[in-house]
Amino acid sequence: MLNTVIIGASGYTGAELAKMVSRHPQLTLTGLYVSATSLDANKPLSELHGQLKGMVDLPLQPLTDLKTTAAAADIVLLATAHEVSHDIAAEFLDAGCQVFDLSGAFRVKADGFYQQYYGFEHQYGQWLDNAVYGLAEWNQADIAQAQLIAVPGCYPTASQLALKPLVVAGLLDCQQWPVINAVSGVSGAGRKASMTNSFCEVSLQAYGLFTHRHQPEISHHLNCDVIFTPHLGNFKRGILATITAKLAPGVTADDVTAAMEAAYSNATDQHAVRLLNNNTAQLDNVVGSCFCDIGWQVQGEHIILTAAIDNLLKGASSQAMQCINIRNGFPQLTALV
Ligand SMILES: NC(=O)C1=CN([C@@H]2O[C@H](COP(=O)(O)OP(=O)(O)OC[C@H]3O[C@@H](n4cnc5c(N)ncnc54)[C@H](OP(=O)(O)O)[C@@H]3O)[C@@H](O)[C@H]2O)C=CC1
Ligand SMILES: CC(=O)N[C@@H](CCC(=O)OP(=O)(O)O)C(=O)O
Repeated sequence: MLNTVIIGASGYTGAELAKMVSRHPQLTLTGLYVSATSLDANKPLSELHGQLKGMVDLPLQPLTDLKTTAAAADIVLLATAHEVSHDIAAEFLDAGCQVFDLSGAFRVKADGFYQQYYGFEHQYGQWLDNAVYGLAEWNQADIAQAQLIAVPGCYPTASQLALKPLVVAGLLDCQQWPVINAVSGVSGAGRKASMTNSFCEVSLQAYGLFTHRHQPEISHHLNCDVIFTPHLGNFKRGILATITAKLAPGVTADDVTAAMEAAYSNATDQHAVRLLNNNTAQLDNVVGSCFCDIGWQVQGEHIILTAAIDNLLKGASSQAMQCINIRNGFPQLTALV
């Protein structure tokens, strides 16, 4: 059994992780942590997240002594803000723990990236170099060897799972940047109260035009520039990405289907992608599940793809759990289906 702790356990992704770890046959949930000054310290997690009552009643502990916490852990899940993950990951890594970071702190190795998109200078270049990007369906071999896994963002997961089979097979004309429009539920912004996420303020709208940090994350890992526009929707969970792209000369609908099938065979015990072919993806079919549904249609030289995920699951926590499973040689969807 592997002792597993969750830092940031009272948040939306942390609570989902707690549920998964508690039902995983090879993991023991040994600690749930919040910040040293958290108002929620010492409360049972289930007092904050009522659906966990009787499932995860462990108390939330203030994270006051990183060394002691690290010494007792085999696996550490960081469900914390980017800056927090950036500051604390090294302590756990130096203690030999496997670290799965849900934040953006270790996702992109590019000069000036963290200053420009996250507002801080990265201080842990060596760990950044060693980090493996945890897009589970595409990076299995590296994830299986890594000590630090940077779990992708929610929009980048939906976008890349749809586009990557086509880019890798050379089926896209990448001179014409794919255009990704994606709508996220409000839980994508985390649990902390803020005016933009308050019930009466949320209205379907685009945000972050040309400036969202997920645009360079997608382009970097896809190896193809994209136009990415996120939207905030007035619903709780889920991301629907609608992607328009130009196919390379001579590419047919059959070529696209073959590339999708080559990337994602239908054995969903091996991965969490479900192919819908000509049907369109919809949120109701993925919210609450670990799956990414992908549909597409080709007309002439253009393709429109739709991809749907639960932002808190395939977009964060269940993808982290897939990475834990890959890293430790467990069936990939253990504790997820
Ligand atoms: N929500 C989503 O859909 C997705 C989120 N992510 C990323 O995952 C991470 C977590 O997101 P989410 O669950 O939404 O965030 P939340 O805001 O819901 O939760 C953040 C958690 O971190 C805790 N925390 C804050 N400061 C510290 C600290 N110094 N030490 C320890 N714990 C701390 C908070 O508790 P307290 O403040 O009481 O200490 C809380 O438990 C973020 O980096 C986010 O960008 C990635 C993909 C999707
Ligand atoms: C609706 C909403 O606000 N969504 C978040 C993305 C959440 C996510 O994917 O988190 P990472 O920042 O860890 O990648 C945003 O746009 O900032």
